[in-house]
Amino acid sequence: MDGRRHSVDIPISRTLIALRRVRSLRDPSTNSMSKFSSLFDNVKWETNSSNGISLQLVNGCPEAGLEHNEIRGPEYLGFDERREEQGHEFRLHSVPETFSSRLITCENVEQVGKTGSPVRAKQVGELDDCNGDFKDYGLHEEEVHRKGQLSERSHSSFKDKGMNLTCMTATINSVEDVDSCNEPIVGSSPMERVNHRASKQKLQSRNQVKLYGANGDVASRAGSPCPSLDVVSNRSRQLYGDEDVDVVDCIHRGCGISYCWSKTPRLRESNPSSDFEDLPLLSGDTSETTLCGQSFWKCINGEINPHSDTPRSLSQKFRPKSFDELVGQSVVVRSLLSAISKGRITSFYLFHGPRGTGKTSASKIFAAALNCLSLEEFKPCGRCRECILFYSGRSRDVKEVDSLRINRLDRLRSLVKNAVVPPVSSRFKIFIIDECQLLHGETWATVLNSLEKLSQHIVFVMSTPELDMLPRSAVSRSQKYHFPKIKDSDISNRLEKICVKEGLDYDRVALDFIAAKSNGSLRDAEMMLDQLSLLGKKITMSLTYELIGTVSDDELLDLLDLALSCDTSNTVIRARELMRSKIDPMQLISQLANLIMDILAGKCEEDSSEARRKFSGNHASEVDLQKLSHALRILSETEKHLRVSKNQTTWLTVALLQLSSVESNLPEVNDSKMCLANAQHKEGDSNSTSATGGRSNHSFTCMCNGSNSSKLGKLEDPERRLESVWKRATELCQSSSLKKFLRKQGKLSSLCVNQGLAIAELEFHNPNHVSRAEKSWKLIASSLQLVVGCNVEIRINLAVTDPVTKCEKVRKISFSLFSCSRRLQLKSRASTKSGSDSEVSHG
Ligand SMILES: Nc1ncnc2c1ncn2[C@@H]1O[C@H](COP(=O)(O)OP(=O)(O)OP(=O)(O)O)[C@@H](O)[C@H]1O
Ligand SMILES: [Zn+2]
Repeated sequence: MDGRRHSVDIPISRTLIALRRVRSLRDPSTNSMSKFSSLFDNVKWETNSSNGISLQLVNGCPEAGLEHNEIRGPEYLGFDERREEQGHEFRLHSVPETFSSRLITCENVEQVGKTGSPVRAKQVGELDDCNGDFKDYGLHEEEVHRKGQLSERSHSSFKDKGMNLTCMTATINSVEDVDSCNEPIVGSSPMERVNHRASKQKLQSRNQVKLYGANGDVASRAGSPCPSLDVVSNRSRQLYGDEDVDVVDCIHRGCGISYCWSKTPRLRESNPSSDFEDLPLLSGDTSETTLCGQSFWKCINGEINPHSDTPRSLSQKFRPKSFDELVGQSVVVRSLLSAISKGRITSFYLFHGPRGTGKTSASKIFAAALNCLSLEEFKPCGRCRECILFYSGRSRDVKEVDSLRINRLDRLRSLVKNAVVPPVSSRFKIFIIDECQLLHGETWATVLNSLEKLSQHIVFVMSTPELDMLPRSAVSRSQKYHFPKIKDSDISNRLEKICVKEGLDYDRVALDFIAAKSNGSLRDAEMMLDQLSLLGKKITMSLTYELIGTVSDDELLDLLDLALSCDTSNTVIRARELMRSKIDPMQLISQLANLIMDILAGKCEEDSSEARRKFSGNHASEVDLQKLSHALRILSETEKHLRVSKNQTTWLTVALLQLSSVESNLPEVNDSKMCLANAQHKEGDSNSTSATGGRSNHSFTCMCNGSNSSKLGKLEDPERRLESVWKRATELCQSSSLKKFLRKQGKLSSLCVNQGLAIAELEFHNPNHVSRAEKSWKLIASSLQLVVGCNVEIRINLAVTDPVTKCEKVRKISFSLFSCSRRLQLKSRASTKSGSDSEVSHG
């Protein structure tokens, strides 16, 4: 070690300033370093002699576990801490005054956090001549950029003296960084790339200051378990063999941060004292978030340098860091925790589900939990050594892999090589691959092949919103965890908590509305809240409507009321007004359609606003419901038209004026009786439903009263009519898989409407399909009733082909349902034998 200690010929005070600057680039959550650097803040310098300095801790430094107040440093610039009974003694060593020397050494700094778990560091900072090029050190671009700024600052501070200052730090962690050893860093955004290049060029031109790694100071490495460069490279050679040396050297040059957990700030110059607090890394409800909060809002208010690394959005800031912060995914959480506690860890986990539901967050939490050293059941603890390493982004055994980059063969090879090597210090080596649907076929093949060969200590945690895009072989080899959409109520509760933490005023209804608009994605909801928080002091409904470009329920109900009540001129005035100032026609039509569907489904009767309940009460009659159902059809047709129209406002207004007419393609239900049946399917089933009346082969029976007989012209081909009804009904199914299934496997074989009740018979050719349809009967029935506009009873039949006659016949199965247009009820019928279901229940 001594061989690498050199002198620094700069005034110590300047060195300290430089150190403090560098220190400020550190993630505050890595308390270890912060505590160490608190020494500098509490130190009083006296430079009595040319080669000796004495230091005093002004108020002691309890955070660093120190009681002893004096630091002496005669020999070289560095720290040597000895724990003694009375306290600690730090020696600050000055160096012989040789200009060429360049070393700041910090060794054996042991810190004891409040938790009592010591974090040991043995670090060597090294000064070196430099060419200002970071690429060899595997820095992430963002870091490089910051280093660029830093080194410029350092450079300007010291250039008059012509000195070289280098602070050695950390390496990189993620697999892609392996590659950055060999080539310039490619940033994710063009802007970052430009910045990177600019800073690189400046550095090259000056050719003066070189920073290794991410954090650039002595103190930054305190707390890191990573050995010094030399030690590591020696070890690397032993570990990996010669052919890997270049790669490994790059990987293990120090212990850098390749990514920062949740992209939360790494520095808080504005609030240095917060660095010294020995807070657990998992925030729970308190500390970290609050601290982050301060700097976040200060940044927004312009109090903080905008270049400082504050969280850039509420969703970054509130990214869950432990399983209990993960909202609405309790099944996943229970299952993962149980796997950990039982030690049943497999090598490939696949998290899938809609966007913004917590897959990436859960991958990280799971990774932390896998390596957490706590003996408690609930992990990660956020306090143990492994957790601290992980949350500060310094774990060398957890690697985030960019799925696009890993498609490149050389990078893929690096990954596989890396995976073969056992974990450095942790129980598991974990590769987190987000958006794994972007992996190419060959990449999958390589990863899956190597999965079998890998040791038990390797875990891949991949996530994707598109499970269908993954190869079957991958899906079937993984443990799959589905992340469902998050419930609106969970979302609005979470938003409420965020508002409270951020000190935002809010109307609960506005939060509910945001939740409803975010389609089960908590991230979407948080983003919306984020934007709203910039608009005004209070999150209100009107602000939300304005931001989202929707109209309020009141306005919507008012417009619908006008349209249904034939108030032509007011309908036109109101519609234009809304479309001019608030909302575009497509959005308006979708809002109206949703509102009508809610009313028809009876949603507006219970848990809804006063206005909705009132409207629903005023439009409860059968005729009103028919009107609404008819209106829905008109809006649906109009929407298709609007998509290709240039004059959307006009066409929507025209459509609104048609809403009051009860004219419908389907027969009126009042006092009318109509039946569409495909008698083909009744063949050989003479006892089948009398309601269809279909008795003769290939004949259709339609029974209608006089007023509707005029429509019979349209019924010339009932099969086509049935198809059309079925098509429209399936279109209304919200679940796309159900829609697909019904279209492909199901058929509407008859439809009979009588006195406000329609009986629809559905037909499937496979018992499994029948049972699937039975499971979704509610959805099918409500879609049908939206199309038909009256109560619907559905019967689900199994069609079988007679082996003798080769004719299809319907075998009735024991399933009959009765559903109302407003309230669906299941009237389960005990095993109805073929033909015994001829009576229609009008319950
Ligand atoms: N279940 C959840 N609990 C708490 N916060 C969540 C949850 N889901 C999403 N969030 C919020 O949304 C942000 C993004 O979440 P995350 O990246 O984990 O979602 P994702 O499902 O991986 O999304 P994508 O599929 O787009 O990658 C988080 O930072 C967090 O603020
Ligand atoms: Zn832990």
